[in-house]
Amino acid sequence: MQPSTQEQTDKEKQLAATAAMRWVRDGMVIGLGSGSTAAQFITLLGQELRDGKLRIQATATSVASETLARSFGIPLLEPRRGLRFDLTVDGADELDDQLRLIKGGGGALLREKVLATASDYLLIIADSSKLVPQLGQFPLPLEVVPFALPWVLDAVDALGGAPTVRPDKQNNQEMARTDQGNLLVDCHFKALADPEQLALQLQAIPGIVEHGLFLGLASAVLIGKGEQVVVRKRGAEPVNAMQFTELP
Ligand SMILES: O=C(CO)[C@H](O)[C@H](O)COP(=O)(O)O
Repeated sequence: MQPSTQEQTDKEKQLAATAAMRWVRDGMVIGLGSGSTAAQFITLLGQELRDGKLRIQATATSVASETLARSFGIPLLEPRRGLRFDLTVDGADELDDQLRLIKGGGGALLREKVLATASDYLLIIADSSKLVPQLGQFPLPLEVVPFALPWVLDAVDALGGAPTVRPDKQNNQEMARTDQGNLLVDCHFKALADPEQLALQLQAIPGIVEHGLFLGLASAVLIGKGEQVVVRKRGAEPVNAMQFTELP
């Protein structure tokens, strides 16, 4: 019997997360991403740590990832000045061949961007459905201060973003809240002709704490495709992850 699309996607996520373990070195300080692919990576990391094969320290990009990391006894570092990450491993909702990303489908975009920016190496792990010719089919998430919501919606509408406020998963009548207590707005641009220009426009709107465009941040992307995992770097041909040697 052929595996379902969901089974295939899950397998590709698992393969990408497994390949990411090649990037991990003993003693590293690691940023832990959010979402189902990042959770697979945290699980593998936790198992190696439990088996005594690895000593690392980490900070998580969401309460959910922190809880998972804690369940394995991964030592967690609180935010502090000067803290940098040797490596952050995170998922993505969409990515293009220039390693531009849309993130925040799980609502953790703010902390994800903070850690990505504080990292010497951002490794993105994803299944093959995430690689697209043009960003924008996946709704672009914004984290928004509640007071500013009406004006943010007006401003995003004026940019053609057809914004919707994300409902809470458990209770559709309520608005979803981020780990910081802010709201999430999803923008339906459909196709992003100029992500860099859009990022500047969104940054100029008061009340948007962060947007889900991650531009120039990813060092490399690991994509599970079928039985393989390929590494993509900006301006380079994709390489099989097992043969890739430019590890951090
Ligand atoms: O940005 C994110 C959460 O804010 C995730 O990385 C993104 O949603 C991908 O999730 P998944 O690995 O479950 O497909």
